[in-house]
Amino acid sequence: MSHANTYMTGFGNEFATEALAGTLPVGRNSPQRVAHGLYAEQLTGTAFTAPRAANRRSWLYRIRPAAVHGRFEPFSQPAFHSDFGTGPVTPEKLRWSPLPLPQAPTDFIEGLYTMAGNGGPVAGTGVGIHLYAANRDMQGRWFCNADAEMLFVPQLGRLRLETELGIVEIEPQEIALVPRGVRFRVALPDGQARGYVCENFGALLRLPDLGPIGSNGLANPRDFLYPVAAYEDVEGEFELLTKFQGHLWRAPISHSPLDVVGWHGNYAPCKYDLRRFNVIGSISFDHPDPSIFLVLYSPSDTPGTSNLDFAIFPPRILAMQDTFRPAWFHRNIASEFMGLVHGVYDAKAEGFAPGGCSLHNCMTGHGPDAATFEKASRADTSRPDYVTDTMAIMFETRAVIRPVAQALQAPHRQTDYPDVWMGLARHFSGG
Ligand SMILES: O=C(O)Cc1cc(O)ccc1O
Ligand SMILES: [Fe+2]
Repeated sequence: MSHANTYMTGFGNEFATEALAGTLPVGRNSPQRVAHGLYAEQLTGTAFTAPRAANRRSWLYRIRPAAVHGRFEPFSQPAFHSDFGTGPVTPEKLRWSPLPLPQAPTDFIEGLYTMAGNGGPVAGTGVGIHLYAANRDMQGRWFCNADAEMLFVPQLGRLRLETELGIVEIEPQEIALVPRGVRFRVALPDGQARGYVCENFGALLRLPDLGPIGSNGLANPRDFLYPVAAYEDVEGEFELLTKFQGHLWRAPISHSPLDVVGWHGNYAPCKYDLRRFNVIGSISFDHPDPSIFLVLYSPSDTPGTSNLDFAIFPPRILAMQDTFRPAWFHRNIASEFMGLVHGVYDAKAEGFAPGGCSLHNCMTGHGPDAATFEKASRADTSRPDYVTDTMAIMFETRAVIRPVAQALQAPHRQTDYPDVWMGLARHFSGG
């Protein structure tokens, strides 16, 4: 497999790429015999008859079809699952310190740790929210998620995603999307890695409409990068891990499934550098809703109400006058799972560390902690604030985000978190 990181640009574009000249058939998809003795295989990510603007599929030209592997048997990785339960769920405000890095050798799949989620692969809506902490490359194994598209948000160390459609390498402050069904292997160029993964069981993530913002702004389509075709022609005793309906399965495979010599289509992995996000904000007064920070969203059946919103809080200049500039106190219909990739989040003075996370569910009161409130209500708003060195992220969903038992019982949970608001003093001077 080539080691060059070469990318094509443009969110959801129709790409055509071949690692060996003459691989792609011209003007057709499945000729009687494919060039170089390859097999043609279609991979669909939406229904055959999905409207054209939403329709996603790619054609893969490969050494062996994806069907060629041994029998599936259950594979145990109990920390990574989609069982979000049906019992009571606490409305409590929750926060966790970073997931400790592993001591024992742990690859990406072994290092996945489910925190929370809703819906699931049966319902075909909702999300699975996971952390990962790993310290070695996946060796002799590949992974495929039949349940969900995966959004990778590294916080520590680079991830090299070697996929059927090519190589995507990301570092902290970049993200990657791997579509449902694409087989891949995760290598760790820095020897260790930690971050967040959001599985999207619903409609594929897409760029938001911009409304009155106009034709540019937020995440611009041309900043999404897609890999060129790269293949490996390797035989041996390997394994193919698959997540199917919430559980992991393992099948022996005697060749690398990364054997796609060329592909064309619009269903492919991609990456995006969050530092390219064009931040829009208020230049008069008031703190706008965080929908202005939306990078990608997965629509639900109700227009304007997402299955998943992926938002970020990047460096920005706050110029609003006579305004409480950080996030206001609020209770939302949506549920919010936050992470911190870099620096400090401006609504929390301390305790929200890079690699940590928080969960504020539907109608749970939250907002700036007491220290942030005291500082921001006294700040001089005649001058701009330069919010620098920061990158918080949020997975926001329509359905309540249900923390799983291991997350509630985790040693890195900050059980005293709700106390950050208990210092908010009474200031009422009337009556
Ligand atoms: O809770 C949070 O920190 C996220 C958030 C930020 C913001 O600016 C407005 C609302 C909101 O939920
Ligand atoms: Fe919030």
